[in-house]
Amino acid sequence: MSAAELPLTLVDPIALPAAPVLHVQGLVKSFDKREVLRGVDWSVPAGRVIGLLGRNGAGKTTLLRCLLGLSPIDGGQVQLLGAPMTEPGGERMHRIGFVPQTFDLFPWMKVRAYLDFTAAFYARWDHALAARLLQGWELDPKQKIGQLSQGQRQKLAIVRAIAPQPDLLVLDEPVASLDPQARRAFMTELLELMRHPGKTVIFSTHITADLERAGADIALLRDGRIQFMRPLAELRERFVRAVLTRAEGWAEAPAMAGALKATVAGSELQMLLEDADPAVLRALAEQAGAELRVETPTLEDLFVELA
Ligand SMILES: Nc1ncnc2c1ncn2[C@@H]1O[C@H](COP(=O)(O)OP(=O)(O)OP(=O)(O)O)[C@@H](O)[C@H]1O
Repeated sequence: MSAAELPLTLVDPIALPAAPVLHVQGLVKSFDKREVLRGVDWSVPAGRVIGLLGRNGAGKTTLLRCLLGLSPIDGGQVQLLGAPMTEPGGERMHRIGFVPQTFDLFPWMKVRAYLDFTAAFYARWDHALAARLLQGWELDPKQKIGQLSQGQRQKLAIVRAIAPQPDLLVLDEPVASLDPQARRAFMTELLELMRHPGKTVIFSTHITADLERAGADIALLRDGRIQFMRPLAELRERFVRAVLTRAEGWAEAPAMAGALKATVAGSELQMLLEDADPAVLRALAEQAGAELRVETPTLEDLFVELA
């Protein structure tokens, strides 16, 4: 079964309590008549870390930019912090931090001058935090932005987004250029920020280990829609991989309720199952004369299978 044929049980843009931080309905966005977002429905409650997953080109950057009003939308509605995104909202925008995928603003400005300039726009700018991060991440305040490496620019973009103490922090692949130490330090800062009640973080990434570390809720963007958003622990509970082995191999995968994907390799049949009944699985193995092994897939495994 291909990913595009996944059963409808997974197509579950979840409904959440009133007044979410972000509420999206029927968001449509095309480039040159090619629909990238095909009616995104998505609600994000306050106080969560959300990992936005999707394959290259799935539309993660496009979605994040549309949500923040940085890219015009072709249809649908976006409510951000309780008001339509299209409404002017200077104060509201102060409560949002954004780390874009690429950061090439003000190459002639020095790091310190850039941060001082930016701080002036924010009532809640945390100077001590900015200074600590600059020092901890070894950013030279006197260096020009244009002379920073890609990773250093990403660090600066993160400092710039976190220092105003945003209520909603949106990050588009924030760790792509960071070395492992910086990635860890970044995740620590993120979790620190989340200790304050009501803060929400949405970040797109391909590094599933970071999402596991943050105990994030996982939102999967595929085929132009959010297919589901679930806490990681729930994903772990609900999905299993059953491996059935028998000497004569498998002509085809047997039918099984909850099977999302089946792969045959020699004597082994691997099935990714949602809400599998262990008794039914054991009966299937017995009937087929196969040995049964049940594994918990990692988030990366799940992503590879579902995205
Ligand atoms: N300005 C643009 N003009 C035309 N097409 C665009 C533009 N921006 C994005 N696209 C297309 O929209 C699709 C989604 O791109 P997007 O960058 O949102 O994907 P993504 O999920 O962030 O990918 P990645 O994981 O590789 O960063 C791609 O097919 C891309 O070519």
